[in-house]
Amino acid sequence: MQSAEIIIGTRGSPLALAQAEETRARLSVALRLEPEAIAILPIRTTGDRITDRSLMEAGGKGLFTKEIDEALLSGAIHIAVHSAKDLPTRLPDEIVIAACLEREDVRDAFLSPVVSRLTDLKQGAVLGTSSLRRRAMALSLRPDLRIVEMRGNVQTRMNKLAEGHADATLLAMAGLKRLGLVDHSRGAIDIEDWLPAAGQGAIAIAARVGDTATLERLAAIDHAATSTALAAERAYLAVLDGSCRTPIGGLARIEGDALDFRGIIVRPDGSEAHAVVRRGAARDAERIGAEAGAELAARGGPAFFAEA
Ligand SMILES: NCc1[nH]cc(CCC(=O)O)c1CC(=O)O
Repeated sequence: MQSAEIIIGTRGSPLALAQAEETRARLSVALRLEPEAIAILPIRTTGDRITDRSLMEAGGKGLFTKEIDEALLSGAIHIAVHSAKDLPTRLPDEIVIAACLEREDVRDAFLSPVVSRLTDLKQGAVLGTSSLRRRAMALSLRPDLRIVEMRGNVQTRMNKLAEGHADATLLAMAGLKRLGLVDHSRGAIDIEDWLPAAGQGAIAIAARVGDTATLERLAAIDHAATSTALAAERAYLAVLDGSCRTPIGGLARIEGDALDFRGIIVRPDGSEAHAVVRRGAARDAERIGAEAGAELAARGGPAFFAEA
């Protein structure tokens, strides 16, 4: 570790480590460094320790980044690698997303030992998920489903499904692909029917604002279209997310100079949803995302968010 030129901090889950390895491989090619010159330091976060739901909700997504942020700020690591969708809407002032790797499949995957599609589940079947968004979107399609909590990392949730805790679950295709587990899924759910979480499938790489040497190195591996899409999605989330725990889906897609944004907010019980579609120039990514968020906030009205 002492001899490493660059130290990457990450959570310790198999998916997090796979993402850190991908980042290391990209950096070593772009900077012509031996892979050994780049170390990976797994960091246990408060969120990894807390399994109690209420505590998790009290601290929100920040619990999964707190210790990693501290390591960045203290200089113990140079780079932090995150699943973009797990990043809180606001980062500490001294920390920036400096680069993204090319986005993986953005869609959610359907997993079930009994049927091949969500809509084929039998009346009253049990869907395991702890995601507010997946729960609400599933209930909007199938109000009869029974939802049970399904926590833990990707492998843990797949084990729980195999053990019969639920008839089906939903996971990000991106995680399954990065872990080589895509064969365990029944396939991806179409974007037209089902939006992912903001940031899903993207790996966000953070660094300290003042660490110009690291920022320059990270610029060398940035996938511009992914960073642009993420900027739109995070601007959208920032408008919607501050005050509420509403199930939110959002996806920006870049085609050349154009950006196509889709967003949805859903009541937790699936009984009501508002969707938005916007197109514009990719250079206006943040404005388009923020305007889509503002449109949904206005359409939902205060009552929509208060109940969530
Ligand atoms: N909240 C856990 C989490 N964070 C990122 C991913 C998947 C990988 C990604 O979206 O990039 C997952 C697991 C899942 O939702 O199935």
